[in-house]
Amino acid sequence: MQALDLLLTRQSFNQLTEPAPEGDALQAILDAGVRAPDHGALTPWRFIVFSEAARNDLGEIYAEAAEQSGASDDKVEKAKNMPLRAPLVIAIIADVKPSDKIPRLEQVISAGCAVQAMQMAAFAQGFDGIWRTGEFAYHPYVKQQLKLKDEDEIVGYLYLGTAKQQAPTKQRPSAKDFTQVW
Ligand SMILES: Cc1cc2nc3c(=O)[nH]c(=O)nc-3n(C[C@H](O)[C@H](O)[C@H](O)COP(=O)(O)O)c2cc1C
Repeated sequence: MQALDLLLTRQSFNQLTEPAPEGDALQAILDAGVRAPDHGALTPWRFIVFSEAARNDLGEIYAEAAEQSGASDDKVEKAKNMPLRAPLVIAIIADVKPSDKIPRLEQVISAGCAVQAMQMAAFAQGFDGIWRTGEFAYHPYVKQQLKLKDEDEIVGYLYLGTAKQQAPTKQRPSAKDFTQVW
């Protein structure tokens, strides 16, 4: 796929099944993540790969977090199953580094760019996926279990796999509507 075609056709899809990227394909996705723009070369990111049974561990963490928040049994069960919505989930963490020069915001943006790059790398290799956050990206118990420092953020959970059916092509707004030529 040509680079510009990738940029102009990338879209998310949430109906995902096997196969997930693995081996070299997964490595290329992770390598694309660490090519994100990075002011000061701080590498302000950390990736946790949850595939196959490991997704259940993430589901347990979500369920425990939901319980701590006083969620109903139904919601706890739903939380437990969330990571099973794709065969592969990658948590992308902004691993914020101490710096006098590079603000925390820029480091979180870099980690966000890593998510985008990883989704692009998956899409370029014929996989589909969706960047999700939701309450379990912000829940203190989840952050503790994934060993975040106080200043870190879970910027996303990238759900990856193969589209269950052909994803419909989305209509996009015109860039003209958002652009002013000064
Ligand atoms: C930071 C961030 C968090 C998101 N969280 C969710 C989410 O929790 N659930 C969801 O369905 N979409 C979420 N989205 C949106 C999807 O990733 C996706 O961008 C959206 O469905 C539009 O599809 P598109 O990427 O094809 O434009 C999030 C996007 C971003 C950038």
